[in-house]
Amino acid sequence: MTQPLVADGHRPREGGPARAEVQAAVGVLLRPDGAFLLTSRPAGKVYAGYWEFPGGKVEPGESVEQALRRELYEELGITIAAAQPWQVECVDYPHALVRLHFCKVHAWTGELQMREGQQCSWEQLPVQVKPVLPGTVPVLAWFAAERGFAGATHEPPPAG
Ligand SMILES: Nc1nc2c([nH]c(=O)n2[C@H]2C[C@H](O)[C@@H](COP(=O)(O)OP(=O)(O)OP(=O)(O)O)O2)c(=O)[nH]1
Repeated sequence: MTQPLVADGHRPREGGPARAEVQAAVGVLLRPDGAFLLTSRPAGKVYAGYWEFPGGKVEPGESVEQALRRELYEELGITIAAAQPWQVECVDYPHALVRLHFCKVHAWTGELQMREGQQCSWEQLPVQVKPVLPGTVPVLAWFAAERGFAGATHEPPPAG
């Protein structure tokens, strides 16, 4: 199994009790011109103000697709059509060990509404908004590989 991505220089404890994994369903909304939707994390959440793909935790008894459908309706007021499973990534944060299930979404109904006071931006590579959440950075690399994009995908956070 591949090792989790370790966020922010956090040192995972070795030999300690295994941490339970939090499952998250994440939507990569795509427009026909290839632009993808990023949203900022609302105040009050960990990494508030960081940019990510919309989504959230899978609740007990939900499938990834059900969780994604619920989260995108709650956060953005849209009803998605099909969710296409794309990539799975595990990220070890100081606050949690998170398994992210990224799904591509090409069609939805409803106007985008920022129901949690977040901001949104349709982006292309390189991404203009910052800072980008550590667990979101690999997605930009997958886009770069798919699209033959060379160069920095986003602005790295300042050192220190
Ligand atoms: N939505 C989303 N979460 C991400 C991404 N990358 C990444 O590492 N994460 C992490 C951050 C969180 O630890 C976890 C998702 O949880 P969340 O805090 O957004 O979940 P939620 O909306 O259910 O929040 P909550 O209020 O119930 O805590 O996944 C991403 O691109 N999108």
